[in-house]
Amino acid sequence: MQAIQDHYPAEFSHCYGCGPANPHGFHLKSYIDGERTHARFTPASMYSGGYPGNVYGGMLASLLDCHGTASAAAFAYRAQSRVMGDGGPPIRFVTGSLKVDYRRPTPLGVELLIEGTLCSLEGRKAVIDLTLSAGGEVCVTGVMVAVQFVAKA
Ligand SMILES: CCCCCCCCCCCCCC(=O)SCCNC(=O)CCNC(=O)[C@H](O)C(C)(C)COP(=O)(O)OP(=O)(O)OC[C@H]1O[C@@H](n2cnc3c(N)ncnc32)[C@H](O)[C@@H]1OP(=O)(O)O
Repeated sequence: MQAIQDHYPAEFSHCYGCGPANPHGFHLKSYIDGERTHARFTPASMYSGGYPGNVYGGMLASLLDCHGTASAAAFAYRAQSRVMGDGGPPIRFVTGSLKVDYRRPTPLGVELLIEGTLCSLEGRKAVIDLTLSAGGEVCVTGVMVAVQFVAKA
């Protein structure tokens, strides 16, 4: 199954968090399944937070960031009854705003599950609710306003 990011055009595939063409990045892979999107990621031990055994908050925010924009794209394709990679003009979103709530420490060394649901989609603006869980416990929640990217002429 191809990830949402695998459909990003080559010129937009360099994102540090999720760009397939960035050799140094995280290569986050997001998928849509029904009304929800999901991605899984296990941060390496170098992404430690301030105290041992927990993940650095910036890493957690970047996982929500990349998963949120991918989710917005997937939901927008669906709303237009389109399929990613259909040869039509690509629909891509950038982060306008991202609110992150760190609800409990996120353990290092376990696979994290990042999920997204569509809250609203109007015009170029998508609002995505995000959660990040470890071992079935929600550690981080977020709300993203993603704005559809329009190339300037
Ligand atoms: C950078 C190029 C990348 C492109 C490819 C991406 C591929 C993906 C790669 C993976 C990426 C990974 C993730 C990353 O790292 S993405 C990288 C981090 N994000 C950026 O660099 C984005 C920088 N900002 C901008 O480019 C512009 O400000 C944008 C495009 C966001 C809007 O400026 P623009 O002039 O185009 O739009 P508009 O002003 O007509 O507004 C349109 C609508 O949006 C609403 N709104 C706007 N801002 C906000 C806000 N902060 N909060 C709430 N709402 C906001 C606004 O009210 C309006 O709504 P409405 O009044 O109609 O209801």
